[in-house]
Amino acid sequence: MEAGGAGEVDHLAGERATAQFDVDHMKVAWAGSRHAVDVADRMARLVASDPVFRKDNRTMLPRKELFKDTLRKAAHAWKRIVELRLTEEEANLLRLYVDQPGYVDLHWGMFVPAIKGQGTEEQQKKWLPLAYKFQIIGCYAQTELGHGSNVQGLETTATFDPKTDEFVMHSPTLTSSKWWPGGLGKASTHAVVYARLITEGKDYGIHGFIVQLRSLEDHSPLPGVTLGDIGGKFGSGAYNSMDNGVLRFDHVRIPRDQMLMRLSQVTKEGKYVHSNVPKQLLYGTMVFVRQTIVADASKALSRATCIAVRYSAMRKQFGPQTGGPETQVLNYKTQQSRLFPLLASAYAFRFVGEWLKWLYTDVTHKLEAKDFSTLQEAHACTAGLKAVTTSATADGIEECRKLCGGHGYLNSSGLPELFATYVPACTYEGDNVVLLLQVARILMKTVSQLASGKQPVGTMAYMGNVQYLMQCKCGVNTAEDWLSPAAIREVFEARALRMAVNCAQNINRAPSQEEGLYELSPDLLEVAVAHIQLIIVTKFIEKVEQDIPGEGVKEQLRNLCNVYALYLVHKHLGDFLSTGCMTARQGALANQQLGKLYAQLRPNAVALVDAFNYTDHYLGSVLGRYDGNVYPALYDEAWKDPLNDSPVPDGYREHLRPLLKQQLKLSRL
Ligand SMILES: CCCCCCCC/C=C\CCCCCCCCCCCCCCCC(=O)SCCNC(=O)CCNC(=O)[C@H](O)C(C)(C)COP(=O)(O)OP(=O)(O)OC[C@H]1O[C@@H](n2cnc3c(N)ncnc32)[C@H](O)[C@@H]1OP(=O)(O)O
Ligand SMILES: Cc1cc2nc3c(=O)[nH]c(=O)nc-3n(C[C@H](O)[C@H](O)[C@H](O)COP(=O)(O)OP(=O)(O)OC[C@H]3O[C@@H](n4cnc5c(N)ncnc54)[C@H](O)[C@@H]3O)c2cc1C
Repeated sequence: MEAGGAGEVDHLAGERATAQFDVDHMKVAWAGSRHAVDVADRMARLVASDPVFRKDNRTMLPRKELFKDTLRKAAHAWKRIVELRLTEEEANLLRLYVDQPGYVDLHWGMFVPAIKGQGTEEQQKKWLPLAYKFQIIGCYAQTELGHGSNVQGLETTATFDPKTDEFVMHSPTLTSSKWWPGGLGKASTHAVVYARLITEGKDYGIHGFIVQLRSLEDHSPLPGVTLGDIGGKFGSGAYNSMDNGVLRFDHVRIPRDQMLMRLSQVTKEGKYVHSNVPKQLLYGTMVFVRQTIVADASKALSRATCIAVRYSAMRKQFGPQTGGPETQVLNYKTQQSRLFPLLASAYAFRFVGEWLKWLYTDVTHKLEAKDFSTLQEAHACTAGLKAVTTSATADGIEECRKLCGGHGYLNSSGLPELFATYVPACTYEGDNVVLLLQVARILMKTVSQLASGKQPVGTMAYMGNVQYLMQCKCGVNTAEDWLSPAAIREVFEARALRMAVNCAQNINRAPSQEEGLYELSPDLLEVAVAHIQLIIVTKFIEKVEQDIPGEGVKEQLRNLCNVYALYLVHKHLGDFLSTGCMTARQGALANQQLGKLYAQLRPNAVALVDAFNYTDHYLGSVLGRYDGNVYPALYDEAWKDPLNDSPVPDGYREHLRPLLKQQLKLSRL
């Protein structure tokens, strides 16, 4: 798929020959189905072969050019989608492989879902066809200069005026300026704006409104609307292709029917009516996007590990004392112990993401049938998994950069830009700490209900087994015993439950529940992480228990699952020991087994990243090339830097020459 032209050499062929499994079948296990592999393959090639989607010069473009390049790519992508009549699945993959954040992400990812989830049928009929055909471009304007995490603290107002049957949108303070929404700065014509609904003199809290921002004739801001981009962001290239924006309203009037009225309504007379549904449905768009972010985490981490594994397999440093060839850095045990858990995490996040998508679809069907019983489970899982997977992915990309030594620091390695583009995922769609505290609160509530005999359900069902899990002893006696899924599952369940119960007891000792939650919030974060890691481990185990075709594929996945779980045991040993879930000796045995698993993984490492099936275009890294022919590529890439346009740099005459001449004169004195 990659280089492969006549006369080209596969420098990693030796690595590929040692694989002990059928890579083609692993591609299917990774993608989810043969169909998914084929579609992804087609879309990846479509993008890679189209010069408009070139991205190798992206980090060198000034911001204005980068933004224009994004507009060009989005328009071209849309043209191809229409011309080729691509399905939604294909269009989504096309966007993935184009690999450039832009307004379309928010248009499709948040504006459209907000109207679908919170608009009435009539509103959907009116707005969705316009959005589907890009006759309007929308964004999601929630966060303000003064408040992002605290949604209930937003200040923008939407005051109903019964005389004209309109809402008056207003930004009463500087801190009420909308600040951050992607696509708002330059591209959007419309926004779903979250504002405090005020009618009959009463503040009914945050609601969504569709507001036109720019003229559909010449794109200029409408009267009373102040709009702009909020400025350059972290890293070169990266998220700077996105026009995150600022928006202020000066008494802008919109018709009453542009309030999203599925959950609550305002009548012509100004009466507020709330439908008999939980008010948290207002947060539904965020739940949807958090779920997609979990799926995307595995893509970003697999990309970074693909680069680091391939490069580590071709890179050599030092050699045996006795002479002979130098050692591939991938053979160093330290390199393996840093890299293989990340590779295993990429697979773990892929499968938990797949499961979360199923959960989300299931909850959506239940909500449609007015069954709200699983809303809390959906919130806890999407928030918690979003937080744990994005933090681990961002840290993992940075670790992969370090694993590639000095060359990893070059833009041409692809890793700096990948990190800079990815790291805001720890903040957007809910700061990870804020989200974990949400999970912890739900866990505390569940613990407090155990005494009353209320049986927890879904991913918290294990907490119902409290009598056993609070006192069970880990039965591991040998390193091999750690290969038992039951043993792994039990220690993760016991750790999560014991941490939650300990924390709940400490909170109960505080003067008030609120004070307890406040004082113990650092511990609560760890409780939430333990619970979410249990979910990821469990879903990986369940995946491996399924029927998985292909020679050796199941064995490799089992190996990766064990690496993921035992790496977490090793990393969080303090939790496992302090809660008495296992002994120090059992901890040492886990680490011993982990070392054996790394050795088994080693001959399969390159093939395991090949199974991601990424094109060189998508990877965007000279270090991660499929053929492993890194050095000529690195050398060639350097000469493309604009600084090398001329042998003598701009500025020589003004700043270097006088300096050098002056030094010459001084030395003659
Ligand atoms: C250039 C080339 C392109 C090519 C183009 C090709 C063409 C394209 C074709 C197709 C493309 C397809 C594209 C798809 C793209 C998809 C990708 C999308 C990418 C998106 C990128 C993301 C950008 C980021 C966007 C944002 O950041 S938006 C803003 C997000 N903001 C937040 O997340 C704020 C976080 N804060 C909160 O959520 C809340 O304030 C809080 C912290 C939860 C607190 O809530 P609250 O104040 O209400 O109080 P609590 O008391 O804490 O809660 C009350 C009860 O409510 C429960 N609760 C809370 N939240 C929820 C919830 N979400 N659901 C359910 N229940 C909830 C809580 O548990 C409490 O319950 P109780 O029982 O205790 O009362
Ligand atoms: C690249 C990017 C794109 C974005 N796109 C959009 C968009 O399209 N639309 C949109 O509406 N918004 C968007 N946002 C905004 C984003 O959703 C918010 O930045 C995010 O929700 C975090 O809120 P904040 O900035 O207010 O952080 P803050 O809440 O101010 O966080 C600051 C610090 O305070 C801590 N903190 C806050 N509350 C608590 C608490 N209760 N307990 C303990 N610690 C706490 C946090 O952990 C953090 O360390 C985007 C942001 C970024 C970076």
